[in-house]
Amino acid sequence: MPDSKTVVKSGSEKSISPAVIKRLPRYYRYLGDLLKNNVVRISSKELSQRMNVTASQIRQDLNNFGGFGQQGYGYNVEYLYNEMGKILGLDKTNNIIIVGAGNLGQALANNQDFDSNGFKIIGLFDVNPRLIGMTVRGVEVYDIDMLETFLKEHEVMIAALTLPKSKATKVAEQLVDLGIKALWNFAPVDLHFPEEILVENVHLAESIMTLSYRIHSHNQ
Ligand SMILES: NC(=O)c1ccc[n+]([C@@H]2O[C@H](COP(=O)([O-])OP(=O)(O)OC[C@H]3O[C@@H](n4cnc5c(N)ncnc54)[C@H](O)[C@@H]3O)[C@@H](O)[C@H]2O)c1
Repeated sequence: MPDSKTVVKSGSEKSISPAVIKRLPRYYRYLGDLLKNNVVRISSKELSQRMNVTASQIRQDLNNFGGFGQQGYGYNVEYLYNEMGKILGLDKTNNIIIVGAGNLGQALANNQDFDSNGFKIIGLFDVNPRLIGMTVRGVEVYDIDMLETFLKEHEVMIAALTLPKSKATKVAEQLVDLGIKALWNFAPVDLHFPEEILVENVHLAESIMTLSYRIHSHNQ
């Protein structure tokens, strides 16, 4: 996993810091909302006020990808939204599988927002015979033993790990052996792979602990 100082290469071989990359989805969300509200153009100052970041941060962030703004005009919202979508790879369909079809796996599969962003959940996998064969929003739960065959037949970009902590590392290794390059890890475990394997951890418990820290440090 890159740390906050590591730089990664964009498609154009330019180094983009992970901190910038982390901010891009938020730009994309704001631009999407502006577009829905029929806003045609916006200055970096207006955008910065809405987003509560500095205008210079927005300009710097976007300059990493070529700028997009015009002096005296600001940003064309639709153009910037589409370009941001391309940068985030959302103009392509990203097939996802979910491994672990329990509470969280099913909740992810039920989330319609993924579809609109080009993410397509094409299969869930589990070991529990009671879950195998059922469908979640039209997507089938397969026996984990079907994983290898499934991955040979489908192009899968991302595997979400929503299975018990004790099983996550072994299953992640199996997925990587089968060619998966990106893991969206929800299990409370650190996965260690060579850097070409991309791991994005989502840990709600850590987020609420941070909030707890902030509540209590304010009260001291
Ligand atoms: N990251 C977060 O914010 C967050 C939030 C909630 C839960 N979690 C974690 O997500 C995981 C799932 O939580 P849950 O509440 O959905 O649990 P759950 O028990 O409802 O679901 C886990 C599923 O994994 C399946 N499973 C077990 N071994 C497997 C294997 N080898 N291959 C495939 N499937 C297997 C089980 O049969 C079960 O259906 C846990 O590790 C939990 O700690 C993370």
